[in-house]
This record gives sequence, structure tokens and C-alpha cells, in this order.
Amino acid sequence: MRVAMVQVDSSGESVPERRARVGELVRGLGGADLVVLPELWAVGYFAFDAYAEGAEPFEGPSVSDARSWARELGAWVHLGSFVEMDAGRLFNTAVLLSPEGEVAHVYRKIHVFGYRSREAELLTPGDELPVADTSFGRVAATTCYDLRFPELWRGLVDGGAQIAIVPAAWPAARREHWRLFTSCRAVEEQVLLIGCNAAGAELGGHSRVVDPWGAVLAEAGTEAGVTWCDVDPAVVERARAEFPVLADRRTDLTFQGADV
Ligand SMILES: O=C(O)CCC(=O)C(=O)O
Repeated sequence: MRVAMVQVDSSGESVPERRARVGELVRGLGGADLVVLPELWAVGYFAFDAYAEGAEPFEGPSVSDARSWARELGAWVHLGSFVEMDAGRLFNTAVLLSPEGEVAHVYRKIHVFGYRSREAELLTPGDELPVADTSFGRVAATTCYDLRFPELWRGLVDGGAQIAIVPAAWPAARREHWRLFTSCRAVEEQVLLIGCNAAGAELGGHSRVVDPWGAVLAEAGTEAGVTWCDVDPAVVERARAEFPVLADRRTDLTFQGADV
């Protein structure tokens, strides 16, 4: 299975120009089975003042463009995420489209980010952790900051997730955390993790694919562009069978801080 991660730089053009530029790039990715884009690339993660104006209903340009890319390529397309407007509230919504252009998976970012970011002030957190069955396995998504919350990831695995798609706008200042957490979650949860980060000013790039053994199958640099990776999704079940750490969990115990 061929994965193409599109590391987008969202600086220096209007949103329609950016959509057109990225669309042309994606439509040129013939041969990909799965295309993945970063978090909030259309409006630009740091364009907080533009979130409200750039917000879309679910069936807005982000989903509509990704539907047509998926159909044209005959590939799965994870559009990254966009600012979704629903009943007067804004969400950071990530969507996977099937090769037929059908919506296969929707995830609203649960841990909205408030450290030197206005995301937590402007966006409403999601509260659902769905998984979806695809031709390449059971898929879940979490967005950027969610990487720091292992209990959320354990919830995904409890839901049967084998592949985790992580759109991100992770800053360059904490790039080593990005590398650490993407590797850590892949190993800890025994998933194939496909993390697509944004590039450009302040953003860290280094989109990467990590398998359940911790092998880094591909890693981008800091520049905008496409990183290809050949993956065998069956590695997940092989790793779980060979090294059954998830089966060794002590789900009969509840741990609380003890007074000593
Ligand atoms: O956790 C971090 O350091 C970065 C998180 C972030 O930038 C985000 O969630 O958008």
C-alpha cells in the first residue's frame, strides 16, 4: 500500500489560492492508495483571526474537494482537518474519504490546544472517538495535541484501531516531542501511525510513518512537499501476535494514588 503525506505550508497566499495549489498537487499523486494532509491547512493553523470567517459547514469546500480528489485518484484521502461550523460552534474536524468519495471516518479534535494558541478559546472540543473499517484495516484518527493523551489512544485500541492517522500543525519548537510521541504511541498501542504535519514558519514538518515495532518507515524534512511510504498494514496483527503486550494488560485493577 502506497501512502503519500502532503506536508503543506499555509503561508503567503489566499485560502482559495491555497486550495487550488494543494488540489493540483494532490491530483498529481497517481499511484497513491492513501493520501494524508495536515491539520487546518486551508485556513492555516496560526490564522486564529480567520477561523470564524473560514469556517465551513460539514459539506463545504474541504470535504467537497477531497471527495473529488479521492474519486479522481481512486484512492483513500484523509483531508487533514478543517474548521467546521455546526450549530454556531466551531470544531477542528478531520475526515477520511473512500476511493468512491464517501465519508468513511470523521473525528473532531478532543484536546483543543491552549498553550500559546487561541484554538482552545475559539473551538469546541469533540467528544467521540470513532473507528472505521477500510480496505486496509480498522482506522482511527487523532489530531496533533491529542498525541499527548495516552488514555485517548488506549481508547482507540479498545475500539479495535490498527491504523492511526494523525493530522498535525506541530510547532518546530517542540519537534522532538512530535518525534517522541509519534514513535511512543505507535509502539505502546501497537498501531501503524501515519502522522502528517504542516510545514512553514514555526511549524515542524517531519511527517512520519511509524510501525508497531517503532521502525520509522518514512520521515519528511522541514520543507513543504510530498513524502511517499510503502506500508504493509498486516504488520500490526503480526506484531500483536508475536509480542502480545496488549493482551497482558491488567484490566482487573484500578490504580489510584496510595497514601504511604
Ligand atoms: O502539543 C504540542 O506541543 C503541539 C500541539 C499543537 O500544536 C496543536 O494541537 O495544534
